[in-house]
Amino acid sequence: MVSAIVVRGLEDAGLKRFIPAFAAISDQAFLGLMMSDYPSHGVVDLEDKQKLFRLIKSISAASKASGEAPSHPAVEKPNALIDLDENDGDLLADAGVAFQLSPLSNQKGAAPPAAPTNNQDDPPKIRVVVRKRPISKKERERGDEDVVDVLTKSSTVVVNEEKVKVDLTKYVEKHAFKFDEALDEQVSNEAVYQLTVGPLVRTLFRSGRASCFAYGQTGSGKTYTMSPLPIRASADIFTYMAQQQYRDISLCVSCFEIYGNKVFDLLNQRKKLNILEDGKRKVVVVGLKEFTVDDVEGVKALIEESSKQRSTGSTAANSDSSRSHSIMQFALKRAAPVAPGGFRRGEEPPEPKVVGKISFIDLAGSERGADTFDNNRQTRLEGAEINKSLLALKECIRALDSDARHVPFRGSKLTAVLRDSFVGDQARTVMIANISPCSTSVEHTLNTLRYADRVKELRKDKADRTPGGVTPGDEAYYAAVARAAVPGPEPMERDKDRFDHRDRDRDRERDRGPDRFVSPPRQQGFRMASAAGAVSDTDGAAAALAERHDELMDSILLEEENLVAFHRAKLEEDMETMRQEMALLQEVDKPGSEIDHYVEQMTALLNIKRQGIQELQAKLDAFKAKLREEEALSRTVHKIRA
Ligand SMILES: Nc1ncnc2c1ncn2[C@@H]1O[C@H](COP(=O)(O)OP(=O)(O)OP(=O)(O)O)[C@@H](O)[C@H]1O
Repeated sequence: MVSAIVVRGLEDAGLKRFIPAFAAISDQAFLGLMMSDYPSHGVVDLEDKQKLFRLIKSISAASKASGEAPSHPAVEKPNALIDLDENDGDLLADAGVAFQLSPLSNQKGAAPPAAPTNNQDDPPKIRVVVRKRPISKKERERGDEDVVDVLTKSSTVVVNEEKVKVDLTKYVEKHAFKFDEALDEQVSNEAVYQLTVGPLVRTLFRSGRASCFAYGQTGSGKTYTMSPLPIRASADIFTYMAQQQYRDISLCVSCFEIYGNKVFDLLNQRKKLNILEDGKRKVVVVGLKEFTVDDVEGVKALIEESSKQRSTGSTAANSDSSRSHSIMQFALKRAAPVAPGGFRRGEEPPEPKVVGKISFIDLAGSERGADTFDNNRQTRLEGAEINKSLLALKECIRALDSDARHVPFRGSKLTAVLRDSFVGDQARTVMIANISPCSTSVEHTLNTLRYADRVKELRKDKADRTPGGVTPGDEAYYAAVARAAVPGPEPMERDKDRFDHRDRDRDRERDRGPDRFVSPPRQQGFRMASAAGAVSDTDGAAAALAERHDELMDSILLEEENLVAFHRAKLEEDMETMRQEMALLQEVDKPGSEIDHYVEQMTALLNIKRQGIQELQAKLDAFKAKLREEEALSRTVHKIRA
């Protein structure tokens, strides 16, 4: 029979009604229960399962800490905030033992290394991997050709772009790029895992933060690549967690989507979430729902649920999953051990500590960032936000790689919520750039490769960038072509510690050039201009207007948020004014009330209301003027470029 401590724990966790169901089992059996066992004890509701899971973990932690029989457990706190900054344990250091990962099949043949006991075997801070998807039957049938060669041995991707000379003869221009890994269409998802997220799982157990991004145009294979990764990672995580010393660790899963500049919970009916920064400049996602899981099936179920909720959103007007970033987060939490003797009834249980965190990010289609001129306003605004977030993301990763003191995570909502993935010595990032093989997608493929190349440009280890014996056709040649294809200052010349605004501005300038997420006509315009060695008046005017348009979009996105926040605050003020009016009415109805007082008070309240309306109207008018200006600018740029 379970002990009195367990019974009290069940009571405090709001699970009193299940006490009879556990009466017949021992404490040991109770602590060994898996989530799949819960239904046989009558615990079927998801919330109850979560409570029971937390309770078992807490009792295990408490008894482990005291080395005795179970002491009083901690209970779940409803609506807890995600603490994006808390991360101060070191699980492997605590354990002092090396762990074997689960046996894995690896297409490249390399066995997964055992978990390290010191920091020397840590994966690099940034890894950039390119994956080419196969050409489909449909694409072949409509005349598309595979124009991308992947040289896996030298991790080089070569894009064969067909071009036409002035005399109308055709020729092929080769663009080559070298990355940490270049994966062709034969590479399995398991191999992708081993080369990307697998090593990050160990980082996670070293109280690290990690993130894995899938970048690329719509249809390039981002979701195909990204969706198996959390499932596969969870299998390794549970292998670690099965170790005795990790019995007090639990895996918490959350999933949300950033659409435009709004954040939605993908595990809670797409509820809109607010992002707040507290007094200590910590970013918190308020009200994000988290689920504790204890097996791979649980993770799969949550992934299914989140993709269902994501696609439900896609059927709404103007909504499209390729225009949103979806983020799945795994947080490893250690239940806070309770002092022997437990804590008093009614006392706040200590919060579990976040000791490791990994984010899986399926980014919006990169070409969506170019939806800025020839679409309706909503699409233009969404495009501008995507553009802004992808640029900000690149800046953050580059800052991380160069050990910069300033990481510009405030540049967008995406980077703001991922802030904790970018800071600290233990932060590790993998970017998987997905590309299509098709001739019709060459522009987008080149944009993706240029973006990925910029991400790793500041890498300290520049060995792979040294020109070797360059002969056309060999791999060093391709690497040299790749370098030549990327204009700009030599990476080594940059001062690594000074990623300041000048750096960012210079990057922005370059991003306005051919590598920006531009639609083909616009890019062509730039190309022709630079090939001629000078920018024509028309191109110059279009570029100046496009710049003004960018600024305007930035300020519209910011002001939209401010306007809505102001409106909300005014509404609360109105409600307070209404309460005072009601009180006044009650007062004036009483026998012997002073009408002068009523008149005076009502005049003051009406003034407050009038002032509020005027302020809101002024803000609305200013916002409307910006929208009108943006509309006109966007039409003008579109016409000039057409
Ligand atoms: N490596 C691959 N092997 C086989 N099929 C693939 C591979 N990558 C992608 N595909 C297939 O290509 C199609 C497009 O892939 P996917 O939906 O993952 O693209 P996406 O970039 O996520 O697009 P979206 O932005 O619209 O979500 C899918 O049918 C997918 O099954």
